[in-house]
Amino acid sequence: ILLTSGLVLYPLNIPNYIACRVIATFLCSGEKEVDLAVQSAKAAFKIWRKKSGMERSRILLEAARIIRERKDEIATVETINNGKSVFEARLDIDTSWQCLEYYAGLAASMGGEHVQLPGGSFGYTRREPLGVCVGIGAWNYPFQIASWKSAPALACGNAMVFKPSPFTPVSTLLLAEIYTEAGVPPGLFNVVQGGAATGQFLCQHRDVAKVSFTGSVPTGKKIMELASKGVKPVTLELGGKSPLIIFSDCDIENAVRGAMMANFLTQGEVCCNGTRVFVQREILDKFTEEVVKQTKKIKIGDPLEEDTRMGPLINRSHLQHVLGFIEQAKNEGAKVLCGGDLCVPEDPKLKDGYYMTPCVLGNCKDGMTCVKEEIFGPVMSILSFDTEAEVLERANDTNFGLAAGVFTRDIQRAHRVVAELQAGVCYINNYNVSPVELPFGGYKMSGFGRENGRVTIEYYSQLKTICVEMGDVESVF
Ligand SMILES: NC(=O)C1=CN([C@@H]2O[C@H](COP(=O)(O)OP(=O)(O)OC[C@H]3O[C@@H](n4cnc5c(N)ncnc54)[C@H](O)[C@@H]3O)[C@@H](O)[C@H]2O)C=CC1
Ligand SMILES: NCCCC(=O)O
Repeated sequence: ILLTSGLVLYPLNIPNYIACRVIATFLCSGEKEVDLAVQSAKAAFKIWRKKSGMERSRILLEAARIIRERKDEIATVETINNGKSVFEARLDIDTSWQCLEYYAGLAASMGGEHVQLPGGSFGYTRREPLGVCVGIGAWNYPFQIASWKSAPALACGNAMVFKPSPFTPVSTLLLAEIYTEAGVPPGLFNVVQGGAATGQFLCQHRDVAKVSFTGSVPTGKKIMELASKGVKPVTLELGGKSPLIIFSDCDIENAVRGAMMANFLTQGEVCCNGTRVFVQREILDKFTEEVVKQTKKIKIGDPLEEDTRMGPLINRSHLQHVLGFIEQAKNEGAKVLCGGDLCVPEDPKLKDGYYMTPCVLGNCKDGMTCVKEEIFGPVMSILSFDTEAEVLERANDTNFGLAAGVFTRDIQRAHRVVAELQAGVCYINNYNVSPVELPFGGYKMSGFGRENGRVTIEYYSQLKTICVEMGDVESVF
């Protein structure tokens, strides 16, 4: 299945169901391979940067069309790659081709401005690409992350070398294959495989102009430090511990659905999840009862089956890490209202899978570890509150600032509350929808820079100012 626009190493034997077994073996790219990938991207950049926006747009639209056409196949590979349900993987593939279409639409209208100066002189600006950009991805949305980074990068005239997480190396190769088929110059979108060392080689490379990273806060700090040595701009999409505030005047059915969306997509392994669910005391019991009822109904199993809604976690150590948080929560006084256990599906082929039952924790308090730290698993913590002022202060009392949500029927309160929330992405009466037209990114330690939306053009381009003299030079000497 693999044919790419640049340098890759080939996986072996992809099976057609999910079990705990090796699905692909890769060699990690070392310094030499990283250099080859960057050099081939650099050569492609020389061709690509000269193309008009319309020409780039046409190729991106063709790539979007191919992704749409191959959606089911890519979603199946993503499910095998990551473990998320195929139902959800298809939604990821949708936001991927939509992202390419969106930036194809912007490519042709990118430009600078003309400014009149005294005496007939004038100036103008050109919006120019940066060069070879690096994308480094996390394992939770492999194909989507690669698309969200490469689409704006390529639309602006850049080349990209992308490194997926070593836990999910496969699906990004399909994106490279599709870009090639759509007509990008060979090497424009290169994939290298590997872990931290490969990532470091990329960030340090002298011919790399920018790094866009999605992953954890500790790695984000290291990448920022490496990039700073070459004064390279970075985009950091990091972790979160986002609040979801449910006021008693909300539509409770929608609020319950919102809380489920905020916590259990992709086995809870989502950076913007609203895992601190603050519920106004008057509706705490009713809300909790309904959330627990819905959580117990989530179908866990083979993620390739159409009705499965929760697959296995990414790997054994992460599963143990998540279960460890639940143990600690119990020790600190939280009450497990449902789930939180290892789960062995009945299907014998799944018996070694990294499954757990989705968990709702009640009686949570602000100081508990489960409320303070990112768990990155299917664990919802419910907290009660009384007043708007109180909940705002508690919601903002975190070093993270990726997302936040509010459910209320009071439109004035909704806008007043989101204006005070310290988060880059806020939802009113919904959660975890990702329209590509809207910017996505964090405040505080959740990172900076944005993906999606018009603004991302600014993160993948630079402005050149040209000052044109129409008269004589008036020298001060
Ligand atoms: N804000 C956002 O959009 C998202 C944030 N995340 C965050 O990512 C974390 C989970 O993802 P992980 O893959 O475990 O994160 P991670 O930080 O361990 O790894 C992310 C990527 O960085 C690479 N890497 C690791 N060390 C590196 C180094 N020293 N230099 C260069 N590259 C290096 C890894 O190989 C991987 O490709 C969670 O904290 C989550 O919140 C995940 C998805 C989206
Ligand atoms: N679809 C939202 C992406 C969030 C994440 O990458 O974790």
